[in-house]
Amino acid sequence: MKELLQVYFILGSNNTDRDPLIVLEEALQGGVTLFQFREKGDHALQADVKVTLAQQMKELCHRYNVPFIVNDDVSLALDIGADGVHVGQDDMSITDIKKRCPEDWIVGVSATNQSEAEKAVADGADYIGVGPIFGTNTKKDAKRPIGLSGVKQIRAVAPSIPIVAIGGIQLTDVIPLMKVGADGVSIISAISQSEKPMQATQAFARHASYFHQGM
Ligand SMILES: Cc1ncsc1CCOP(=O)(O)O
Ligand SMILES: C=C1C=NC(C)=NC1=N
Repeated sequence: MKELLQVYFILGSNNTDRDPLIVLEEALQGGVTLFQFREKGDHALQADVKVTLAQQMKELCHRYNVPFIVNDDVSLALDIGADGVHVGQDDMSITDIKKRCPEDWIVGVSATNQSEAEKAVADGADYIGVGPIFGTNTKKDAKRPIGLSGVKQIRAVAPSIPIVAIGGIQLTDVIPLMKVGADGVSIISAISQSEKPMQATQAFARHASYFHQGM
């Protein structure tokens, strides 16, 4: 699981002005290790348009042997045969999800402090998305940034669970984040708003794998 978290790209149709399927394919060509479909916020797609895009993105990910995760919408994830879900603290509980979903599903949860991280471990989450690390405009209701020290504190109480850092992350943040305990980084705008998503992803992949070689 930890190696899957190295370059965890997240995209929804409102994170780019381009065709999201083209942006996704360019990022996949650049070496995305895990993908999450997150259709939220202004102008988010609904109903069957959202389902169709999700299905197309899933097929694209599977062509590149990358697992496809759905944010929040557990029934959509079940309906289209996703590889897992990512839920927030106030979404459906991990235990309920684990009861309803395939045994091999990846179930991730957000954590912004030590107690949320401890709860996620106790509930059996497969990974935790820790942040927001830095300020971000991508998520309207993002909480106060926790910085590198926030990751360090969470790693201190959750020594073995896979951790992906998220929130305002740029290329130069990768190695410092991995040094304080993150297993990878989750990115939206640094890739989705890039003029060259493939090259941007390649750079993230190089930094993340460089750290692993260095270990
Ligand atoms: C979904 C989410 N959760 C915490 S911050 C965030 C948005 C991250 O987007 P970006 O990488 O563009 O800052
Ligand atoms: C809020 C989030 C936190 N972490 C991850 C990986 N995805 C999210 N949607």
